[in-house]
Amino acid sequence: MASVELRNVRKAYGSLEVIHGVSLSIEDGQFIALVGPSGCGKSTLLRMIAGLEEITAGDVVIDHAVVNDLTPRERNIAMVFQSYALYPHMTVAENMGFNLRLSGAPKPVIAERVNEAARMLDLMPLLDRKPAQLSGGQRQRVAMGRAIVRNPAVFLFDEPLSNLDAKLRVQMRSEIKTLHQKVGTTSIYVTHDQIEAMTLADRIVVLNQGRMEQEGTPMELYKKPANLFVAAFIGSPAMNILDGTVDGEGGEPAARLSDGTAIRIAADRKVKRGQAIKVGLRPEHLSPGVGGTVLAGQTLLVEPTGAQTHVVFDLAGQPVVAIVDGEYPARYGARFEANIPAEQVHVFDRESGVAL
Ligand SMILES: Nc1ncnc2c1ncn2[C@@H]1O[C@H](COP(=O)(O)OP(=O)(O)OP(=O)(O)O)[C@@H](O)[C@H]1O
Repeated sequence: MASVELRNVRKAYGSLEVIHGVSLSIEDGQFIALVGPSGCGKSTLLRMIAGLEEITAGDVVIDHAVVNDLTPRERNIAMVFQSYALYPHMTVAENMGFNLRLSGAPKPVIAERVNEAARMLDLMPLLDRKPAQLSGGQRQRVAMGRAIVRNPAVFLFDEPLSNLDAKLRVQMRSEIKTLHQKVGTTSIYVTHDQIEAMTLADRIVVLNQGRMEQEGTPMELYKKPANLFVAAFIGSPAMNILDGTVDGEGGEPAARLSDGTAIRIAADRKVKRGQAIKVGLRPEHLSPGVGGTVLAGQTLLVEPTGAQTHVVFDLAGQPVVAIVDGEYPARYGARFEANIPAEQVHVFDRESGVAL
């Protein structure tokens, strides 16, 4: 196991810079998720850590040593891709032991390590099969087994679950988490799926256009997004975002919407009267009858999901999503009322997008 550090890492393709100086420190044994929309530079960053992509400037440090000039093999990392990259003519056991065989490990050692990983991943009954005789989830598990067998200092995952169907993705997600809890190897996991990042990681790094927007624990990012980008990215369904203006006196500030609705905001928010803001309301914090500001409007859409129902209602001319109990009698066209406590109302400067 090892710590990983990025020191002002940059990447340019010709004159086009795609990573603009990222610094990050990952402790030994931590599980970090790099998240962000398509094209933000997640894979490029991961490939630079792996040694598959040259670093234009800055340092990658693994276990306190600068590894910029080391080959991927010399970095002692294992990478798990979305395309499993298994050899079709080899059995599961041969695939898993392949790297050890290349490095000249003795046969009994290979067999022992393969068996140990196979037990951990429930692959024992499949060791003699070829990849074509496996399901997608089983193939992904073999790809992980191949990584574990090498006993690397760091695991790098590049969207490993994106080729699986929704149900299997959830199952494999739990398996990866359980595995990390058992083995404890430092892991860096790239995904565009914020739920995967939230459920798996100790810490999340949100990237946007080659820059770090914020990093912190999943709950820090959820509760205190530093700006509108992170606020909109973390949370599902996404946070409702409306235009407003700061109103109210002294200790009782409020956000006034275009239709005159005033939403109380917490007194410790650094807002100025008259300031143009964006108001952020998480769907799960809009609950009927819990106190705080009452928000009301016509119901535009009702989507039951079982335990909960998503209600879309009109607020100041904008559709706003609220999550209510599945038993709640929501009805299309009816008036819907929800409350939001002041401390759950997020406010951002409208121009800069910075949280206030
Ligand atoms: N060989 C290349 N030459 C020029 N630009 C590149 C090259 N490879 C990647 N890029 C650009 O670098 C940026 C980051 O790409 P990267 O693949 O790291 O994004 P990503 O966040 O992993 O996206 P995705 O989720 O779609 O895989 C993109 O704008 C991409 O177009």
